[in-house]
Amino acid sequence: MFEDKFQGLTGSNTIVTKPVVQFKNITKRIGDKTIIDNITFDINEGEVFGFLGPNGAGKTTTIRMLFGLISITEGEILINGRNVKDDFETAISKVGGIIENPELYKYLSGYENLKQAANMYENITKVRIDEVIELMGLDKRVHDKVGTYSLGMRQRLGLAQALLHRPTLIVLDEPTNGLDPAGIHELRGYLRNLAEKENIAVLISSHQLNEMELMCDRVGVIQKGKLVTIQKMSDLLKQEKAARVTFTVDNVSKAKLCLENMFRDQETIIHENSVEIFINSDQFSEIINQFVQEKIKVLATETATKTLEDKFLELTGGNDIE
Ligand SMILES: Nc1ncnc2c1ncn2[C@@H]1O[C@H](COP(=O)(O)OP(=O)(O)OP(=O)(O)O)[C@@H](O)[C@H]1O
Repeated sequence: MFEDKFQGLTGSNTIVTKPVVQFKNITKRIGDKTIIDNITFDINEGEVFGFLGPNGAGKTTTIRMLFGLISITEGEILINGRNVKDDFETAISKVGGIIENPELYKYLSGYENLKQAANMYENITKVRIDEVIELMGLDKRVHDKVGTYSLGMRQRLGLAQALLHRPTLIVLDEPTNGLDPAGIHELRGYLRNLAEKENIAVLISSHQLNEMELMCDRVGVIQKGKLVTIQKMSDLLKQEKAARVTFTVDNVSKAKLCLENMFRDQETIIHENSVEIFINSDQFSEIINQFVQEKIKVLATETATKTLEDKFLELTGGNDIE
């Protein structure tokens, strides 16, 4: 694992990330309807990637193509460099996933469920079973019947099953459905742990941006079958600090000039007694200082912060399905 992680180190000390799954110009048409329209993105090892979009955007369809459950109309999906279309068995052999609810036998214990699942593969040792139990924090209740488990525990048992054969990619479709905030928080911890300890790539689909915020390194936003944007979660959160600020001042034209000199790419809007600009909230004091230096009197300020939810609605053009 260690060697793998660093095999991408180049002479110039830059770590080259290794893609585990590559979606290359994927299109899906059913009849004359284009459901997925030319989407391209990679997910790297050790990364939790969020596939985010409103209901009907095309998340499940994309995942179903990845699992070979439906055909790909155009483009290709590579898993560890193997093409899902013509090398399916090898490509899929290193993928674990939960598409709907995990399949579990309620009247058996967690451990017995894991043993059943292990029988579907060759060479899964008791040591590996114990490892996945520990990874998913199931030690204390693993010998209790699954019927007595909370939804969060059932999710974790499902994940433990999916991990038995040491996949390099784990795919979870709407894993937080029905979980309470504490359950989501817990799941997040386990997924992060997985990405970091086992260097696994994790693909999570969701229509809940706030849940993605807690779990993902990057998000790809899909809307009506098109990939609208891919962003690092940290960048998206930075933008959350962006705010539209209105300064009521004694000299509007001087204030406008001052703002235009400070932020050349940013449009300044003038009102009768005020100027308005879109900035990062941490630039606020910089502006006040500049106004003071230029002897512009600030009589009042008003800030409208953009929330992450606003950002999502802006990216997807609202939650409407066609
Ligand atoms: N077999 C099919 N025939 C026709 N249209 C389909 C078919 N399967 C899916 N669609 C349409 O494709 C679009 C994408 O559906 P998909 O289930 O992939 O969306 P989703 O993002 O997973 O949404 P949700 O969050 O509701 O599961 C929807 O408009 C859906 O009606």
